Order: sequence, then structure tokens, then C-alpha cells
Amino acid sequence: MSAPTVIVHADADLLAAATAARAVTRLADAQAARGSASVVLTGGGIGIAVLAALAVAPARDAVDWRRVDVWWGDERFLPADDPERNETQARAALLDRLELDPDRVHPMPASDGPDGDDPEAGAQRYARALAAAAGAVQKAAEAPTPVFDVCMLGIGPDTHVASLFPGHPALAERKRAVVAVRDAPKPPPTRVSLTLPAIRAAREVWVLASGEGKAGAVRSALAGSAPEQVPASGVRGRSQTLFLLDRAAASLPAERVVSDGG
Ligand SMILES: O=C(O)[C@H](O)[C@@H](O)[C@H](O)[C@H](O)COP(=O)(O)O
Repeated sequence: MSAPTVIVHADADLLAAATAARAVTRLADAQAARGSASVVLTGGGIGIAVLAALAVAPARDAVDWRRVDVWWGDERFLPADDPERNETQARAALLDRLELDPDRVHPMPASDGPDGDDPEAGAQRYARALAAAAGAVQKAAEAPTPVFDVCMLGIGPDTHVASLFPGHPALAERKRAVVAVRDAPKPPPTRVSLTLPAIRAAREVWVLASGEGKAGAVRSALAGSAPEQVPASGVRGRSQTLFLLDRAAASLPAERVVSDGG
């Protein structure tokens, strides 16, 4: 697993645009190497801003979107099409504008889906979809999950990532790739989330943070605190872990020159 690299951009708009450009490059490279690509999306302010930036990125169609698998890191367990669902926001910001293969778009369950208002059953259904998409080696692993090319994660001021909140038992999960989360401190209280082993299956994990309200969380995550208390410190990609920040989230004063590595 890779140690984090910190990359700081001047402001939120540049962070979103640069991350979108990075995503185009990574997904196109993955398709060149392996024929297809996979990405895990996140909800939240900067996560959706990156998707909106991707929608208008000049090189957007360097990716063959029909050969991209789209997954989610977490979902707010609400009815399909609810405007608060991460899926609904991702479709509006980006997915509806792309020529995707609908069979390769894998939204997390909704509370009015085939399992009804049962997030545990929904989580199991998503875990089965991940296991079916996993390659042979990954199928044999605990928490069977495909090797995602890119997994994007927002971070909360409390250091949560996906819907893995500090002190929550979901953080200790080692066997399941997906769990239901109840009593989340960020509304809505019921959610579905990938677990740490599923996130760590990704080649690249990108933690996105914008604004001074995230500066303390970013500092704690980079200080290497225990993931049970600081979930963002437990996420790693197999080949790369990036903290993609704006200057405010990196606690850099405005006059400081911005450069890679902060
Ligand atoms: O469903 C969600 O809310 C998320 O996926 C969550 O993990 C989010 O990414 C962070 O809470 C950051 O969100 P903000 O950027 O809005 O603060």
C-alpha cells in the first residue's frame, strides 16, 4: 500500500478542474493497458464539483465511456431519484451527458429498490455485484472487490470518508466489502458504504478536500492516526494514494507559492 502524496491547488475550481483532467488521463491509460477502466465516485461538495468539471473537460472523450465501470463509495439510503442521493447528483453533474453502457453503471441500492427499506440486504446485493466483477485473485480474497483504477473519496470535518464515521463498527469490518450504516452523524442517518478493505483494493485512492473547514481533518489524516478514530488515515491505494487539496484545506496561507507536495 502506498504512502500518501499531497498535491495542493490554488482554489476549489482549480482543484476540481485538475482532478477531472487527472481522471481523464488515468481512465484513458487504464483502457490502453487493460481494455476497460473503473472508477468509484463520491458524493459531497468537491466530489460532485469534480464530476461537473469532468463534464466540460476538453479531453473528456479521450476516454471511451462505454468501457468504464462506474461504482460508488457510499450512498445515502433514500428512494431512487431523491435529489440527496449521490447517484442522482452524479447523473445530473456528469453521467447523463456521457455515452455510458448502462450495464456498467452500478448505483448503490435505494430504499425503494428490490430489497425495500432494508439497507443490510441492499449492502449484500452490492457486495454480490462487486464480487461478480472481481477478477479471479480478488474473488478469492476476503471482501471480494474489483481492482478499481481510481477511487475518489471526499472527507468530512470529522475525518469520515465514504460513510465510514469515526468510532463506527463499520471501520473494523474485514470480511465484507459493503456495509449498511445506521445513525450516521451526517444526514441522512442511514447509508450504505464500501469498507476499508474494498477501498484498499483500488490502484489509486484520491482523497479530495476543499475549504478551511477540512484543514483539521486533513492534518489528522496525514498524521497517521488510528483509522478507528480517523477513518481517512486508513485509506490507501495499491499503487498511489493522493490527497488532492485546495490551499485552504492544506492550511497554506494565501501568499505561499503552491506546488506539488505542498
Ligand atoms: O454521501 C456523502 O456525504 C459522502 O460521500 C461523504 O463521504 C462526503 O464525501 C464527505 O462528507 C465530504 O462532503 P462535503 O465535500 O460535502 O463536505
